[in-house]
Amino acid sequence: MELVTSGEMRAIDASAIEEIGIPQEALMENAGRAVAEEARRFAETAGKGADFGWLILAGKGNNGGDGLVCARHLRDMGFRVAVLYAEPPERMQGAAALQRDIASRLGIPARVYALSDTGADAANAGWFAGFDGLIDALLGTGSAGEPRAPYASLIEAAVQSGLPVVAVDIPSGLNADTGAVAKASIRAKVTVALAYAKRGLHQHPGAGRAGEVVVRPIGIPADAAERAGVHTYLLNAESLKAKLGLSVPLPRKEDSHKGTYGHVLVAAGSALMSGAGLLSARAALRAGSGLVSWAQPAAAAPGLRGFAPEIMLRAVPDEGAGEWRLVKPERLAEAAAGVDALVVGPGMGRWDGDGAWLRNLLERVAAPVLVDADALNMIADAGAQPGVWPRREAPTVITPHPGEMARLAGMTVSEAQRDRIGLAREYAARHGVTVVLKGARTVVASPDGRAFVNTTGNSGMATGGSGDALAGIVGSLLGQGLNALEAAAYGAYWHGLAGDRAAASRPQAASLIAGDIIEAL
Ligand SMILES: NC(=O)C1=CN([C@@H]2O[C@H](COP(=O)(O)OP(=O)(O)OC[C@H]3O[C@@H](n4cnc5c(N)ncnc54)[C@H](O)[C@@H]3O)[C@@H](O)[C@H]2O)[C@@H](O)CC1
Ligand SMILES: [K+]
Repeated sequence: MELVTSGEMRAIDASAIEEIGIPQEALMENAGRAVAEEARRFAETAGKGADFGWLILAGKGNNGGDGLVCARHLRDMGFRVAVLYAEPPERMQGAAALQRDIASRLGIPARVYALSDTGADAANAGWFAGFDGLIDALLGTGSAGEPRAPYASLIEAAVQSGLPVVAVDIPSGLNADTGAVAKASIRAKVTVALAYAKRGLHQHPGAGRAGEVVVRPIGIPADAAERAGVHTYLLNAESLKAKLGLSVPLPRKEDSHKGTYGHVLVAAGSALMSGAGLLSARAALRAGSGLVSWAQPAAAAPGLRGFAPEIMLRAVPDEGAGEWRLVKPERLAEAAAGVDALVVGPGMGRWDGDGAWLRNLLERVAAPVLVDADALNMIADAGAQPGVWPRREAPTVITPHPGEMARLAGMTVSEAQRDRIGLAREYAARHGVTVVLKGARTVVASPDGRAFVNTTGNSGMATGGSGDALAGIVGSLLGQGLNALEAAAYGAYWHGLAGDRAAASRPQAASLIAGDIIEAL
């Protein structure tokens, strides 16, 4: 379940080979066979069976070596097989060169890619004629930057051929660490991740190019990543259990009474955006809180009576203004005294000096706090030290979308999206807050360096109010006694799972609304 960078993978490979003594050739043999088995599974689902012709695109490195082992095993399985070397094979070295010689001794047909002297594009040069699928063994974790010639044109020809691709380790052209994709990059139906999934397979746009990601062991000891200090995990039921000791669904305590599941105060919504507060409060109830109070500036509270009978309304003195602007932070802190968690931010609006207001509040509240939406922007714009959080005894969890993360970190959105795992982890460690960086493949990062990449959720959840619901869910879990990372990870996973369930029970056309997510919890 660990996700690794190419650097971490190289260290793990080196340790297995040099310190433990597992022959590199053994790893490559296991890798190639695993890819062949996944390719056979793909061919069978494609209903083509043995008359499926595979063309192995082999680069000059060990990724190419894996491809040659795969070619040999596919042929032994009865498939038609040929090899197309990206570069003259005499450039291969070490384990890859050994596989080149074996393939040649076995008479596996091979050609060397070369742009015809007329420069006609490769697709028309008939390299792929007669084949049903491609094995992408061009570039793996050893590649860096845009694929250079001749890889770039061969990759583009492979894409143009429209043939289905099974990628070895990563689709060529993908940045294994960040998920960024080069102009020339393979779109795979299946990516066979060797030993561990590389981070880039689970961060967009790379995640959208990898197809089905299958992690296959190749003989690296199972605890190698942990021993190498890798603390990045795919977020799913397995890792919630193994890494955080949380089972899905969370067990309900037997001797429960209202107090057992905590009391959450939601300070959210304002005269024009009361819905955000209501959605967060309802989500907290559905997520299992015993009690949920919805704090509102006193003059605005009567207008909200009866919205949700289960939610207690808490009027906070506001000098009659009905706006957060005139609520003193100490008054809201008093309302939060004795609750088990505070959610602050959704639909709160902005006002002059709101950064100092929020910092003052955070310094006074003893309970765990979930900060979302407008409250995040208050910290991002807070005068002298933008993006800096007050140190607190109790945990602070923040749930920024990419735009809010960018403002907090003082960068553009595209910069913030370049390496989401790296940014979330670095920001969490620097500010001592637990970060839930939303977006496709939400990243949860803890100040202690652990990070989880979420696998649940769907694009239909990019709808107003979905974030308010997440804020309520995580706040509820904090109130139920989960620690910051547990609440953030479980909350992100559960929110996405509910969104998937809500989407599944609706016709495609009817788009999701936040209430559907809450009801599906
Ligand atoms: N290191 C090991 O012991 C093992 C490695 N394995 C395989 O080996 C791969 C890593 O192999 P390598 O490190 O040899 O390198 P790769 O095979 O990933 O890269 C191929 C070669 O391309 C060249 N290259 C780098 N960037 C390029 C670019 N932008 N355009 C064109 N060429 C570029 C490099 O010189 C490199 O040798 C893994 O992805 C995995 O598939 C597995 O066989 C398991 C064992
Ligand atoms: K590859």
